[in-house]
Amino acid sequence: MSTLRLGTRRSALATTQSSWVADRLRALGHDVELVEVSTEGDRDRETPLAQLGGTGVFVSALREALAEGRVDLAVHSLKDLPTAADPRVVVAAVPAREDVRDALVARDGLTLGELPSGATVGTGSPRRRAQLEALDLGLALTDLRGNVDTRLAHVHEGRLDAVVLAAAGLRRLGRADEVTEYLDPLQVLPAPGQGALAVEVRADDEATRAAVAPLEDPDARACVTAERSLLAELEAGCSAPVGALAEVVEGLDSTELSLRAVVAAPDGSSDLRRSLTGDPAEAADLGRRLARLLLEDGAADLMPTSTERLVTERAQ
Ligand SMILES: NCc1[nH]cc(CCC(=O)O)c1CC(=O)O
Repeated sequence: MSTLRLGTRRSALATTQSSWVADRLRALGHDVELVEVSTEGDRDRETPLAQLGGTGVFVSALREALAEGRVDLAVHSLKDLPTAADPRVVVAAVPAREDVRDALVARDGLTLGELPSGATVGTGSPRRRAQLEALDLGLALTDLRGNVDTRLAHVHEGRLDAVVLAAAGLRRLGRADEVTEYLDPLQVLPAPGQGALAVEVRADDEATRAAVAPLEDPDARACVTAERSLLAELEAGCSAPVGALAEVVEGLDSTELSLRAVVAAPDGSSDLRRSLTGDPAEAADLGRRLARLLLEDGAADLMPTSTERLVTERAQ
């Protein structure tokens, strides 16, 4: 059997995720070789991610390597995949999902509620920032970029009181023991796709597609399909931060897909939360319906207009 070349970024999280997929493929009898692919987001650690084109910068270099035939498969954090489809590749498997929640790592074992007013909390994510602001705890949120290790060091070296990260990344890196509070999705909804992986292959590569198919987890696929179709539909009509979480639940006489979402004003001054339940087989439709409900209820108005922004900027 030919060797499967798995393209991976160099970061600790990317290599851990790629090795996990490689090990599962090896257990199925395949030969797998990891091939390092460097991305602009890895080379440039200073420029704010939004300016580099968002988390999509991590994805495009891997997709290029796939499309050009330098690698046969790539493992992405599903939440970093842009919602726009790339016709050259397909997500051939969504494996079982890790912990979906955001996690707080604070000094002295503190929880969110125990942090004093004015405590400095680092996060680079507008979604986390907006939802944390909405809790009205008087926290001083500061922008933060960099890999998981760098972000945790800000707390351990005393530069920040706390940071908020994805629990999944911490667990995969074996650093879950540093979490001081798992944030309840009732307070902070995760990013669409958080905690899930996407295994991508070339659209015309039937052999690799068949090789990775056993890694598929149908429940995880249904959940992320609903969350991402919600995000895609919202992106068309509104640019405010979005959190979303789908769960497969046992209904009275059938299995149901329960989806909840939040659209928040970036400064946390207001937010809109809605939920819907549907058929897991119609996950994409459920996501679109919930997005339309949010838009009908004013999701687009949560983004300040450019004039309002100007006024606030001048006032500062
Ligand atoms: N945006 C970066 C990113 N992409 C995936 C993860 C963690 C793993 C995951 O969410 O699946 C992280 C770090 C973080 O958000 O703390």
